[in-house]
Amino acid sequence: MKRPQAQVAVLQAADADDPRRIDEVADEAGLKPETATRAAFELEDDGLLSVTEETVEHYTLTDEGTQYVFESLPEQDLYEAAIDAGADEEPVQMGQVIGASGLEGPAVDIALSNYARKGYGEIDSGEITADPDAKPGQDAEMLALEAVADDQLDEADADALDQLERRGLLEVREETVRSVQLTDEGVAALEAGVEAAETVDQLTAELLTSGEWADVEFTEYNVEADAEDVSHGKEHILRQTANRVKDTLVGMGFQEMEGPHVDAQFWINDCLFMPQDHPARTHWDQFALERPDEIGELPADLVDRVRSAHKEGVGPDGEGYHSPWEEDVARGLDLRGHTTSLSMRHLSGEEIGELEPPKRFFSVEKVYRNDTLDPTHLLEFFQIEGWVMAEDLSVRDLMGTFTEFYEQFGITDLEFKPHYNPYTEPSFELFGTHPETGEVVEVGNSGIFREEVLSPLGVDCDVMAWGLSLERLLMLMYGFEDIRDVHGTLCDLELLRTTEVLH
Ligand SMILES: N[C@@H](Cc1ccccc1)C(=O)O
Repeated sequence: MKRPQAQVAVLQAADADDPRRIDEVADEAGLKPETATRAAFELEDDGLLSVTEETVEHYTLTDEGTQYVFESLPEQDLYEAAIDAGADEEPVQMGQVIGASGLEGPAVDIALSNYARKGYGEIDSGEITADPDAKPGQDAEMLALEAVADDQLDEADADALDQLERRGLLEVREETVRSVQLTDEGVAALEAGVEAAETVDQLTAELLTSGEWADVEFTEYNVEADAEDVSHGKEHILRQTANRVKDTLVGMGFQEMEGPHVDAQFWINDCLFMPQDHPARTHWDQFALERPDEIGELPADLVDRVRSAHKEGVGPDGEGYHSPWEEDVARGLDLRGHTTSLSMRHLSGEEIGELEPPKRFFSVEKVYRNDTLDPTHLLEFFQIEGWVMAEDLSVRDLMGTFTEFYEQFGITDLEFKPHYNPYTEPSFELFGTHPETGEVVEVGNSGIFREEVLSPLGVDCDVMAWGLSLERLLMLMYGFEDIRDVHGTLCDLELLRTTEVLH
């Protein structure tokens, strides 16, 4: 019988009595592991070979785990100090024992939580006792750590290994190991004699130019064969979602706005009827530019109208803020803290000329805020800005637009909460439910621009507007719990490589 060469080599290397690991067989047959695996599956299909799979776990110690193997577990140190202090006879002040143990920083908490869990003693109202019968010298987790370090896995206790993984002292990697064994049919085939057929598994330039490709026999594809993982470059999931958001909004009839990342406070704050002494305008919240420190041009008429809105208010019953308004402050340059600056530029006619209702505009652009970093905050994020200009708009229009927009991303449980913005009335915050934690997460802010904003801009119909967070949308879509895993310097490359992208 004639068979492709790789199959013949695998058949000859395989054994009838015992399973052999495919990587050994490949080695002996002089084949790449993936070629041998492919050949093995083909032989299995033809009944000549059986392929079995098992999952093998590989354990490696983390840096912290390695440190404990050389030293000791923090709870062992604590126990030793507790015994030295006489805590096996009567409760001792915890501070005293911790001081004597030499434990510092996070090791203290680690020691305390494991101490109690392992029954080394009790910790109560600042006092510690030690159980004289505890045997920290035979700590199952320490023994398991040592077993892993010495590569003596069969001596390690399974529960202790689990616990070490949970404590972050150990990492477990699973590998699928395949083994092959000749079937009776395989043995018979070998006895009857198998010869290597000249099959070709790669179409080369030579085959094509010589015309030989027409005569050779090609190896069949096996799409189930193992192949090496290749992590190739691809579009970042946040960028992919940003593009999807843009497509969705264009599909809903919106046009895209563009504009500067660094802008005058005038466009970022003053046009929005944010008083110059508003707390959000301080350096605690936004980043200011030192050089250059002010914008070259501002439209003089608009500056006058905005000043007047701030000082005297708008309309016969209007009330301004009665607080100082300085053009110098308005000229100051900041990294925009929201893209509502783009909405102001567009609505004023400054960016693309006067607009007639109805109009819909959006942007999906970066904004910058001096926030404290945490799982839901970065110093910069993408805002999905948008507004609709029309004769008569109501809160229903606003809610309807959000419902329609978020539905396209599978989010159907939006909640609205009344809110306050200096520039919109009424205003609403939007919330969604995190699919993993069940927590209610704020996803955006919105409202209907008030007269004090629209009148200076020269807009005399209604405008409803919003700023939504692209990152929060992503968290709800994918269940990400920490935005720092997704972008920024701490991002989790493995997560980004393996997340299945939604379309
Ligand atoms: N600028 C607001 C969002 C918003 C835009 C327009 C109107 C209302 C709210 C924010 O960043 O939170």
